[in-house]
Amino acid sequence: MLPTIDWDDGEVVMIDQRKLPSKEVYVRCRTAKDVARAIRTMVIRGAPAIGVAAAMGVALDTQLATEFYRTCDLLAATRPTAVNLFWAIERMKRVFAGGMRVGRSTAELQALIDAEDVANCRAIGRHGAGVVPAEARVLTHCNAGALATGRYGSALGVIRAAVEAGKRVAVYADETRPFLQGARLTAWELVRDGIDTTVITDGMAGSLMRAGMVDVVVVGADRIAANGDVANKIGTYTVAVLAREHGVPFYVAAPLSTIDLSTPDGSGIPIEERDAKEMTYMGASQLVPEGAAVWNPAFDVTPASFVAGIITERGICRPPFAESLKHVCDGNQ
Ligand SMILES: CSC[C@@H](O)[C@@H](O)C(=O)COP(=O)(O)O
Repeated sequence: MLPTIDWDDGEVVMIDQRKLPSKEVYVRCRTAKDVARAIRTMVIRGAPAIGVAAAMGVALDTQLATEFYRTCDLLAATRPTAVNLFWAIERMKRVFAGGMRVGRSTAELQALIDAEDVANCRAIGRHGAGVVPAEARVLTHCNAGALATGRYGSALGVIRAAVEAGKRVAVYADETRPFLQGARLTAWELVRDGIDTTVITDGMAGSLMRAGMVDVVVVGADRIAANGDVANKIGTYTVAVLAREHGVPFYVAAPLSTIDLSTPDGSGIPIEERDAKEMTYMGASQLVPEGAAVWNPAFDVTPASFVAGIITERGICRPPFAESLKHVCDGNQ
């Protein structure tokens, strides 16, 4: 399993996901401010990983109790869509409000969140492997892998578990414009694991499905509303519509910390808009002429009606999601 983020000598160390796959370099964070910058600039990304990073950021600065809430606000302001960020910060706040000693107990809770994330992804994998046929071509979008979680991955956890169960799995990874999480990160992870991987541009998914070359779609999520609407990386909705048109089941794999029962449906999910430069430049090369306007939402919402199932650590939720999500969040299997 990949070490996406870890402690080293009292500092938080994370692999720099902006540099993969060409360079494997690590960023060291000494303060919560460093962690906040790392989240904002996508050194670390992916909903569960952002949550783990935020928890570590809080734990870094908690020697100073007076700074606690300011640190939480700083980290909460980094990225608006992934609800795992706010979930992790709220957990840290509860520990603090409970009067436990700040430095030690928040550090312990952070370790717990990290360990839970790995266990949850393994459980998601176990439940999700059942939706992958014995010989399967799986399409995924963005990166919901080890890099996006503590270590094992949600959507890629399903793929890993299917492979570990002896299934013959070939993966199509959408390149995922503009940050290229699929081409750079998903392909990097899967190739390292020896899993058959083919990268396609986002615009190729339709032709691939029409040619009958996709058996199942599995993606991750940044926030799932109470009715089962799913916010995930921009382009996910397009994949879901294509999957529906071609009769391909579309699954979402996510831990319970991604489910937001306080948001009734997808219209209430805040969608982050990122810097136009992510689209207009590729490194130093300008791709879009000056004067052209750019719209760069980082996420879209896939209506629940397109989703065959939501794979969680407690099992697979099926429609109607308003009932099944509540049921699973209430602690029922
Ligand atoms: C297990 S990660 C699930 C999602 O966070 C992932 O699919 C995604 O959309 C990540 O977006 P990113 O902008 O790279 O943070």
